[in-house]
Amino acid sequence: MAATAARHGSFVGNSRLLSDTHPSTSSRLRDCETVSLHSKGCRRKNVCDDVPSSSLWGQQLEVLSAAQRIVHWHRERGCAAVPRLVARGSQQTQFTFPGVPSVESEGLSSQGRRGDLLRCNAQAQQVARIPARTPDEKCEKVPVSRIRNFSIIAHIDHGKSTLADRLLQFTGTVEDRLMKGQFLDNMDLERERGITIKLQAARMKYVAADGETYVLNLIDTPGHVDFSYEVSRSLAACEGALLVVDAAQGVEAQTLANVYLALENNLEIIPVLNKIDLPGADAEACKKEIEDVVGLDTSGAILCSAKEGIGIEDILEAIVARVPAPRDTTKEPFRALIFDSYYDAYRGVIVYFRVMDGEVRVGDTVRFMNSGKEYEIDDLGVMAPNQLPVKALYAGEVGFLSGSIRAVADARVGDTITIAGKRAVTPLPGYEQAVPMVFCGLFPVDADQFPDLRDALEKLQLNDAALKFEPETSSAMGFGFRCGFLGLLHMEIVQERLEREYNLNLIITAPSVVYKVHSADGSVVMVDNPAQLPAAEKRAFIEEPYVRISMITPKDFVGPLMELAQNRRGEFTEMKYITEARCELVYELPLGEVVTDFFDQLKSRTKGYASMEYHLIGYRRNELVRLDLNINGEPCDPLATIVHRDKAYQVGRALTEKLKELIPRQMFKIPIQATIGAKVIASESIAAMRKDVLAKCYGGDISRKKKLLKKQAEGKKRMKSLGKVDVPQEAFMAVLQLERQVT
Ligand SMILES: Nc1nc2c(ncn2[C@@H]2O[C@H](COP(=O)(O)OP(=O)(O)OP(=O)(O)O)[C@@H](O)[C@H]2O)c(=O)[nH]1
Repeated sequence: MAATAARHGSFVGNSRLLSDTHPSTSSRLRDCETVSLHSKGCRRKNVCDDVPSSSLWGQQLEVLSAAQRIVHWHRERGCAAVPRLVARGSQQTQFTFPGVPSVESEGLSSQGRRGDLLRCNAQAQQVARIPARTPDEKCEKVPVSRIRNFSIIAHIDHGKSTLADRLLQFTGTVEDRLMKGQFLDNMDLERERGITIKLQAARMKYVAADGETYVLNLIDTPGHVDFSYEVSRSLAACEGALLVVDAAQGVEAQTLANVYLALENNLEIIPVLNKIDLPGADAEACKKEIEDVVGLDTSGAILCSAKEGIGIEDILEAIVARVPAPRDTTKEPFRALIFDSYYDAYRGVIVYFRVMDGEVRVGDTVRFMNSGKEYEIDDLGVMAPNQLPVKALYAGEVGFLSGSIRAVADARVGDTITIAGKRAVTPLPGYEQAVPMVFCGLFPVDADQFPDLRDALEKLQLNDAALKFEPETSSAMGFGFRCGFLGLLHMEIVQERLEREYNLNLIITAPSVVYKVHSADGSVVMVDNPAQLPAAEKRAFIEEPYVRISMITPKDFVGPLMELAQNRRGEFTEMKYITEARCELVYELPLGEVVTDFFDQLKSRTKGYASMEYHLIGYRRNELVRLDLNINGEPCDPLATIVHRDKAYQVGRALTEKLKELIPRQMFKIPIQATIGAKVIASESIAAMRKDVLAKCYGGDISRKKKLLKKQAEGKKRMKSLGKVDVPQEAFMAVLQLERQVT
C-alpha cells in the first residue's frame, strides 16, 4: 500500500494549502512516480477551457500554478527525473516521474489528509526551499540562438506588470520572499498610482521543455497613451511581443495602437488572454474580437491568469518557440542602441542599451556617435532584474554601462554606441523624436531655485526622452521653463517627479497646444505660449492641431460620448460595432479640447468602461482668440490663454469670478477684466476696504461730509496708482486649475 501510495500520491484538500506546499511537494515528488494534485470540489470541467462558474475555479488555478512551478524547479536544476505534467483534469492534475525508483514518501497518502499536508509543509521549510540562483549562474554566456528579447504590450491595466511579476517568479529571477506586486514598477509614483510610467528591462534564465537554457530579456512597457513613446523605444530593442488582452474586457483602444507599433517594428506577436480567473472572462469572445478587430491569428493564443500564475509556463514556451532569436553578428564591429538612461548621483549617467552587433567589455573605450564623446567603461552588466555586473556583453543582449559620464547630454536615448578608434560604422537609425503635444510653463516658487530646476530638468530628460524644455521669462512669475509633454498625465507626472525627486516647489501654468499663426505678411510662426501670440492686427488667421480620436465603448454609452465629443467641437467620422455589445466611435477634434479633462469626462460618463486613443492628423483653421486677464489694469501674462471665440465669454466670466473670490481685498478698488485685444468681455471688481470717515459727523453741514469723502477718494486714487496687487499663490493655482478645466 505504502509503495503504491508513493508511486501514486495524491493531495486532496484546501487548495491554498496545496499551493503553499509546493516546495514540499517538489522534495516529495522526486520520490514518486505519479502524483496527482487535487482541488477538492472544483466544479470546472477543464481548467483552461471556459469561463469559471465558482470561486473554486481560483483554487484549481492555484493548484495548477504550484504544479507547473514544481516541474520547472526540477527541470532547471537538472534533476535526473524531470516530472512531466500528464493530465490536467477537472479535479486533479497528474505528473509522472520517469525512471525514478519508488520509495515510500511520508506525508503523501492516497486519501490525503489535512494534517499530512501541514506536516509536509513544515518539513519543506527546512528541506526544500527553492534557492535563489547565484549571480554567476544568472549571467553565464549563452549562444545568440538561445536569446529571446521581448516586450509586453497591452492596454492600460490589462495586467502587463503582473504578468512580468509572474515570469520573474516562475523563472526564479526574483526570490519569492523578495517578490512584491508590480516588482518592476520601482518608482514610488508608479506604485502609488498603480500604473507603469517607465519601461523596465529584466533578464531571466529559463530552462525550456527542450532541456536547453535560454536567456529571456523582458521589457515591461507602460499602457497609458501618454507614454506610448516608451513603448515604441522598447519595441525597437526586441524581436517579439506578448500582446496581453484582458479576457473580461476584450480589445481596447490602446491594444490596437500598441499592436500597430509592434507590427511597424516587424515583431512576432503572441496574443495572451489574461485574467481568465475572473468570472466575467470570455476567452472565446475575446479571441474572436482580436481576430476581427486586430487581425491577428489567435489559434496560438495563450490563456493565462497573471494573478493566479496560470499559463505562465505556456507563455515562456511560446516565447522560446515563436520569438525569433537575434541575428548572430558577434563578429561584426560593436554597435549598440541606447533605449533608456538615468542619472545616478554617484556613478554619473547609466546607459541601458541593446547590443546590435559585436561585443563590448569592461575597460573598452566607447564612443557615443551623436555627441562624439568617448568614455571608458567602468561598469557593465545586465538587469537581473537588479543590476548585476558582467565582464562582456554580446550581440543580441540587453544590458547597462556606466563610465563616469557626468554630462547628461553626452549619452542621449537613441544614440549609437561604438568602440572608439575602431573601424567606422554607420549609426543605427535611432528613434523618431518624440513630438510634444502639450506645453506649459514651469516656474519655481522660490526664484533662487531656478538653477536647481534647470539641473533637475536636464537629469529628468535623460530618463524621460519625451520631455522638452527651454527657458522662459514672465513678468509675473520671473524665470522658469516652457516645457513640452506628450499629454496631461505626462505633465502631471513630470511635475510630481520634479517636486519629489529634486525637492522643488513649482508653479505650473495652464497647458496649451502648439498653434500655427499665419501673419498678414504671409509668414508662419509656431506658438506654444499664449503670451507670445502676435497682436490681432498682425495676424491673418490661426490654425490649431487636430486629432483623430477613437473611443471604444459599450453601446449603452454611445449617447453620452457623442455629446461629449460634440461639446468639444468634434466632427463625427464613423461608428462601427466591434461586437454586438461594444462599438468604436471615431471623431476628429481639436487637440486643445482633448488635452484638458477629456479623458476624465470619458471615464466618468461611461462608468470607466470606455477607452480612447488619439493621433495627430494635422492643422485646421479656426476662430481662435487670445484671452487676457488684467488685474488692476496690469495684464497677467501667465493667465493668458488661447480659446475658441465661441467659448471666450464663458471662460472669461468663470475666470474673473474666480479671481474675485480669491484675491484678498485691498485698501483700494481692484478691477479684474477679461479682454480680447482692447475689448473687455467680462469684468468684476473687488471693493476697497474703507474706513468710515463720516463716523464722527453727527448731523452738520453736508459740505463737511463731502469734503471728507473727497479727501478719502483722492487718497484711494493715489494708493491705487502706487498700489501693486499681490495675487496669492493659492489664488494663482486655483485659477490655473480652473483654466485647465474650462478652456
Ligand atoms: N483577476 C485578475 N486580476 C489581474 C490579473 N492580472 C492583473 N490583474 C489586476 O489588474 C490590475 C492591473 O494590473 P497591472 O499589472 O498593473 O496592469 P498593467 O497593464 O501593467 O497596467 P499599466 O502598467 O498601468 O498599463 C491589478 O489590480 C492586478 O492585480 C489576473 O490575471 N486576474
